[in-house]
Amino acid sequence: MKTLPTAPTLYYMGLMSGTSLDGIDAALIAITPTAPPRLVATHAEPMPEALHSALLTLCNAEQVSFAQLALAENAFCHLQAQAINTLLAQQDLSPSQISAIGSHGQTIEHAPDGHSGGPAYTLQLDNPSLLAELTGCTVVADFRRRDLAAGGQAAPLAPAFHQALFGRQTVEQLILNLGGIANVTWLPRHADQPALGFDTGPANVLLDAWFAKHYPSRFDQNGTWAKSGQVDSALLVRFLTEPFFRQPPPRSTGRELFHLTWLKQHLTGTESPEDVQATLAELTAISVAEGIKHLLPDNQPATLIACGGGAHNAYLMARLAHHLPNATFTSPSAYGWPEDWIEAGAFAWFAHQRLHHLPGNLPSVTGASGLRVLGGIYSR
Ligand SMILES: Nc1ncnc2c1ncn2[C@@H]1O[C@H](COP(=O)(O)OP(=O)(O)OP(=O)(O)O)[C@@H](O)[C@H]1O
Ligand SMILES: CC(=O)N[C@H]1[C@@H]2OC[C@@H](O2)[C@@H](O)[C@@H]1O[C@H](C)C(=O)O
Repeated sequence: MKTLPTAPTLYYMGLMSGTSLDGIDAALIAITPTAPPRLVATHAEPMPEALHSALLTLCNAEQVSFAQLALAENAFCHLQAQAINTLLAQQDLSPSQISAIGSHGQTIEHAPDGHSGGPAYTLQLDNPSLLAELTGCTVVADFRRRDLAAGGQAAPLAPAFHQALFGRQTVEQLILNLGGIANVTWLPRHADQPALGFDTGPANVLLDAWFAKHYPSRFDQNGTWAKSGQVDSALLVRFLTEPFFRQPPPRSTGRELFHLTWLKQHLTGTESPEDVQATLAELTAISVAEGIKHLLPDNQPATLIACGGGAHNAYLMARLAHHLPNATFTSPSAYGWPEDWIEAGAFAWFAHQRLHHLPGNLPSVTGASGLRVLGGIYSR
């Protein structure tokens, strides 16, 4: 068995499966009292087609049975355990060397403002008890609902981790996550100003859905198909009538708003498929750029750290750079964190926060009435 450096270094694993439903990301991180969290190792467990389609069905279902929910949750948990156990084996680590796993679970529905005047809720499928049994590790889970209970949006949570990771620099820093949904964090230079952040709208969720309708794979590699089309400005204007884009922060969203039916509602039926894809890429770029302009009203120079799968989409990144001429784009790899691992790393860090009774949320981001310790502990 590998010998890890002894205390005060603590090791955590984080599990994230986001709105793209592309797989489960597992990150092993190291935490010391004196340095930002360090990424040690990673493993991505692809989502098998059957589970992908079961989860997709649940996300947009009008009606589901308890059995459907419970079985999908257990299948998801077995995949999480496979991700953790693979990472442990790869690193030659035993479960007892890991302080805890932070498990995000799979968001099935997110209604932070309630539906039709009803109470707010956010629902993540997760079975931390089973995960503790299958891995032999302590599991921390259910990170979002305490923030929601305190009047917050329960999302985005990553800005608190961005602050721990990137700290305050001499320039304004923006961290952009381009997952299924896009979210942005603003870290001001001055420590007396709170960090801000919110979801800007779709990143890849609509691009993926439209692509998969026309091609037998899950996403438009490098945005090649989008690039082959023309932006349809009338369609873009129709997309931008969506009230979410004008909602002031705190705000968060998900698949329950941005799905194929939402997209089809705006089509006249005369658009070519590649023009729709180009227009969806433009929608992502413009809604992100508008969100960022809200954070930087004077268009002042800022460093933009781009993360998430969309950071690999060359066409999308070119459109973003076009709409944000004053931003200097950079990669989180410069900090030792490749773009695909920030979110999984974040949930490892949230587990550490929980075990040490430290807050995980930023009320300036989520709108919660105060700092809260997030999540519950399932001991090994
Ligand atoms: N080379 C690439 N070219 C184009 N798009 C890509 C590429 N690589 C990844 N993507 C996009 O990134 C998506 C996955 O991103 P990511 O894993 O960050 O999402 P997520 O974590 O599921 O979402 P969220 O942050 O909303 O929870 C894919 O579905 C795809 O759309
Ligand atoms: C409810 C939910 O799962 N939201 C996700 C989703 O994916 C991106 C964006 O929408 C963000 O709000 C959030 O995830 C990240 C990890 C967050 O909470 O910061």
